[in-house]
Amino acid sequence: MTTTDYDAILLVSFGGPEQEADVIPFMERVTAGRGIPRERLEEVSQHYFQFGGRSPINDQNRALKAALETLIATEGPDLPVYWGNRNWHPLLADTLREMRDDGVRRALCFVTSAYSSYSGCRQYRENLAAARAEVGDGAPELDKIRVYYNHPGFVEPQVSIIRDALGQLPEDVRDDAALVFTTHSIPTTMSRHSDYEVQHYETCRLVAEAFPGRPWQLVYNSRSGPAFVPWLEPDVNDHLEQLAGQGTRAVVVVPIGFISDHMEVIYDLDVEAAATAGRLGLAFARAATVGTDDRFVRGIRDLVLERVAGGPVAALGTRGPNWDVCPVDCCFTPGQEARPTVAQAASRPRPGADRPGA
Ligand SMILES: CC1=C(CCC(=O)O)c2cc3nc(cc4[nH]c(cc5[nH]c(cc1n2)c(C)c5CCC(=O)O)c(CCC(=O)O)c4C)C(CCC(=O)O)=C3C
Ligand SMILES: [Fe+2]
Repeated sequence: MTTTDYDAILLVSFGGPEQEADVIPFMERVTAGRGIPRERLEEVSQHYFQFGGRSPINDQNRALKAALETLIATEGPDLPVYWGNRNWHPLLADTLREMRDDGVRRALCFVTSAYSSYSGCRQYRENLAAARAEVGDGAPELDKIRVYYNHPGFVEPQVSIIRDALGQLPEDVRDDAALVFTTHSIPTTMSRHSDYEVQHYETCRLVAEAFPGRPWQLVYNSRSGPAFVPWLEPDVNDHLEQLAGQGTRAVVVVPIGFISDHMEVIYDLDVEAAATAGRLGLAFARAATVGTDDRFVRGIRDLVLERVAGGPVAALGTRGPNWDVCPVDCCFTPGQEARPTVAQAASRPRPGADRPGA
């Protein structure tokens, strides 16, 4: 595959409201057909209203797009970068229309989710297929960059980020601070049909290796859905309670599941989990997300080069690079509606079979 196979990069993200009037339509769009109780919708809307109705996620994606553009302007590859969202403007179909009008025929998508799950992989691929169908004739072909939970550009910056957070803790408790890695809870059924948990454990393990002897655990935030549906546990707040009960005096909460400080980080962790820690008398520091860290942006460029110019394929740890083309049942729960997707094989290939020499 040569560079000419792709003529654009597409940054694909969740989207968020930017003013008060956006909040309810955004929430309705996110939860449509997802069985989220009305009370949960109202509660989460309040989180947005507390921040003036504006989620930081769109500005964070604007900044990430700009950082990637700046880097590739000097170091290549010479490809334009577009951006579209699942749930708020700019919506994917509008972006694809703009790309078509600019003459883009085939784009490589970078999704702002580092891990596999229906929410983070397949649902985006369904959204992209639906957007292509909406645009119709001339809509660009779309491929997707592999999940990057074990890519050095994502894993390596976490170490110095955690060191910085440790540095914010009072000196007398710093040495026994526990690392609390947290990610978005998802229904256990959704988890069983993807590598979500095992990928997270691998990332946490790789990062924690740089802190020998320091206790760590993977926990979950932002549980939703009806109470009778099991979601991944323990919740970050319950875990803090448990740690305090065991005599832990300080924590660094690491939002390992997220790449930017969006609402589920600044509310569920910086407001809620920080308040829990305060109540328990635990010293609390929240580690940054990778955001526009130069090492992460360079990692994105490397992931692009891997596909457009035969660049080296990097993966830390024991699991190897994930697939470039998803198998037919990737992140699919048997029984769920099978919607069209992009970036998926026509039949289930052997994992890794799309890689030369695999
Ligand atoms: C795995 C995962 C990621 C990480 C991967 C990725 O980044 O995609 C993620 C990211 C995000 N989730 C976000 C916001 C919301 N997620 C919700 C609901 C849900 N998330 C789920 C999972 C995930 N979500 C699930 C299984 C649900 C239940 C409904 C359903 O099954 O689909 C709801 C509805 C209210 C509620 O149910 O809590 C909201 C408002 C924002 C934007 C924040 C901002 O505005 O700054 C971001 C980046
Ligand atoms: Fe979410």
